[in-house]
Amino acid sequence: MAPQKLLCLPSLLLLLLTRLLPQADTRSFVVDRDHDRFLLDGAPFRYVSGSLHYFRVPRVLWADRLFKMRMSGLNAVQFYVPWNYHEPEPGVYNFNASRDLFAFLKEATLANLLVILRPGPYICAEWEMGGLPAWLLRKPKIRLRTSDPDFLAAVDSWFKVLLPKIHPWLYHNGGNIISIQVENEYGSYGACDMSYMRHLAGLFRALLGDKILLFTTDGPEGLKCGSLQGLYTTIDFGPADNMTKIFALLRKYEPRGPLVNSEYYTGWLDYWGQNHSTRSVPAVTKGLENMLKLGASVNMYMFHGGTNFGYWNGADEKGRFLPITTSYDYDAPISEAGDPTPKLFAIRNVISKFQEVPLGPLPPPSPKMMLGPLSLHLDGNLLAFLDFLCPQGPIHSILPMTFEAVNQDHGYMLYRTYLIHTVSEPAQFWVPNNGVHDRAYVMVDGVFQGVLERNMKHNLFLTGKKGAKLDVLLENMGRLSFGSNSSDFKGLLEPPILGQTVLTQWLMFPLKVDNLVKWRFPNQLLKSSHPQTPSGPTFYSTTFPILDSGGDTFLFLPGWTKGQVWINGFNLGRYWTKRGPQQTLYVPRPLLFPRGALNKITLLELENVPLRPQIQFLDRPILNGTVHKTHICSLSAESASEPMELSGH
Ligand SMILES: CCCCNC(=S)N1C[C@H](O)[C@@H](O)[C@@H](O)[C@H]1CO
Repeated sequence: MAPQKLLCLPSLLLLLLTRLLPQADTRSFVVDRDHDRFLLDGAPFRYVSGSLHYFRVPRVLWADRLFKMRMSGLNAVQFYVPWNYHEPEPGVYNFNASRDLFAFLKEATLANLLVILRPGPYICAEWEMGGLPAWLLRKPKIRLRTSDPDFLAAVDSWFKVLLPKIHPWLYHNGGNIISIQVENEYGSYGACDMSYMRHLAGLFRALLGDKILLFTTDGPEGLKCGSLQGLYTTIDFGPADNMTKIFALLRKYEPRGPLVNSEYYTGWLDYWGQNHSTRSVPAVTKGLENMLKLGASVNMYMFHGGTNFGYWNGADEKGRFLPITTSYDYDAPISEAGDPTPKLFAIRNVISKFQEVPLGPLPPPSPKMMLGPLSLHLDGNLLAFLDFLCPQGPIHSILPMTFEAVNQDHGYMLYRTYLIHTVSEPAQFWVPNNGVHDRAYVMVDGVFQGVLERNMKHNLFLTGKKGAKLDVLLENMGRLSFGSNSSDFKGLLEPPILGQTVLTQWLMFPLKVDNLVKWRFPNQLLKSSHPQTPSGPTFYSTTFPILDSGGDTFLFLPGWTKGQVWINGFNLGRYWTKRGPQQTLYVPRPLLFPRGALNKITLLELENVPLRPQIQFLDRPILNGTVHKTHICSLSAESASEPMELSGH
């Protein structure tokens, strides 16, 4: 065929295709109020979706998890966008590597999954400060999640960066985002500031146009203050809730249109010191089937939970401060290690009664690896590395300053003062108004004295000579992600009291522990420090090769108390073996170097190490270990009232 004939063929083909394939200008996702359903490109559509948080999964594993979700019969994936994950400092943005939201959107497209996006600005999610950046609290009087001008200015600045990037990904623009949530369960917050919600709705419309479906999500008790005219109202509830009653309540806000449960709980979150949470397969599948029979669109929260790596876990306030565990397994259909569970197959079976599920098997569980026991060597007490941990030197203040006041968002800060007179008889050391946020490891002249803990442990008894160094290492256990209208400042919120003396003249050392571990691996500093007796905050480390091709594994720290772990410089998260219920930390195989290379593991043990400082890697997780029930002490340090046993979850 002559070249010019050849040339015209593709254009003919193209012309034909453009007639067949939906084009950006004919792509649509709308609410059909006449028939109580969604329409996708004009055809009736119901989404069966699952939540997966890209910020809890290493990027290299995104495709695997999304593929498994598609093979489970889902046609959509729902996820939040944590503001604090992408704007670490005001005006500084990070969309790289495992924070590349747009790479995740592309992976969802490749997995043939539509997207339900929830950019907040507040997201809850058991995530640090519910996704809000801690630097907002550098204005201590800011009123979060309200029309406070300082808060709105920061929100506007963030969304003016994020939402224009989202715009091309909207379904009618050729992307895969079919709907976008405004705020998150605002009705549960209590501020009920409708000018704030109207501001957000206006901002989303201005930056995303008028075609995209905007919606809200609230629990049954939150619909009044969480819903807003012009935003489609959806609800969330779990298997044990009364679906008929709750959907009837929803109909008061959305008399017509599809019923939507935006968070159908397939499991639940875990707190340190509380029993491991599960939801039974029959309960989850029964509720799902009942909703699908009604024609409702459902998003299962979580379908894959993942992990709170680093310092990213949040906390709840239910009578007291309850930090979320490092594992966000959530007893979800896909386990933290990415393995299909019986719950997944049961859900897939239910979905198959209502719509096509992809043929073919789910991938088998990933290979798992056991290693060890491995002995760790002592690198030195944390105080031995102070120059490297705080190279810029301490900040001096008469009264202690918060993490936020010294621009330290996460992790640890050392507070130091000197005794102005000798304390020869044990004197009570405490911080008024429950002012330890959240755990304090106390040392006198480098000797570990014990721990103070928010809500839990309010006093210690100390002695010391005049001029002795009193060091208080403060651990930020993660800011409240739910349950409080007040800002969760971290650090020593009040000057501590020793005996009858209010301690003043403090040095604050914001600690860059991750930098030390990453760049000046502690055991390279041994020459410059002589490990003292291993008590209190202390670094341990070792190196190890993996055997053959290796696999996912679960770090087990028998006999260790509480601390932080890094593998090859990656902050794996917190461990709290003594308190439980989580006893192992998930170690994804991609974090480990292949056979022949040496891997490095570093622990910062905050309290006490086992007689034999060993660790193991198991081939299975332990998430429901014995819980060392945490007792709640009276708030006033003086009274020694009998602690109350905390009820289970
Ligand atoms: C103990 C209640 C914690 C509040 N959170 C609730 S109800 N949830 C709703 C919230 O929207 C979601 O982000 C998650 O936080 C989920 C619990 O996993």
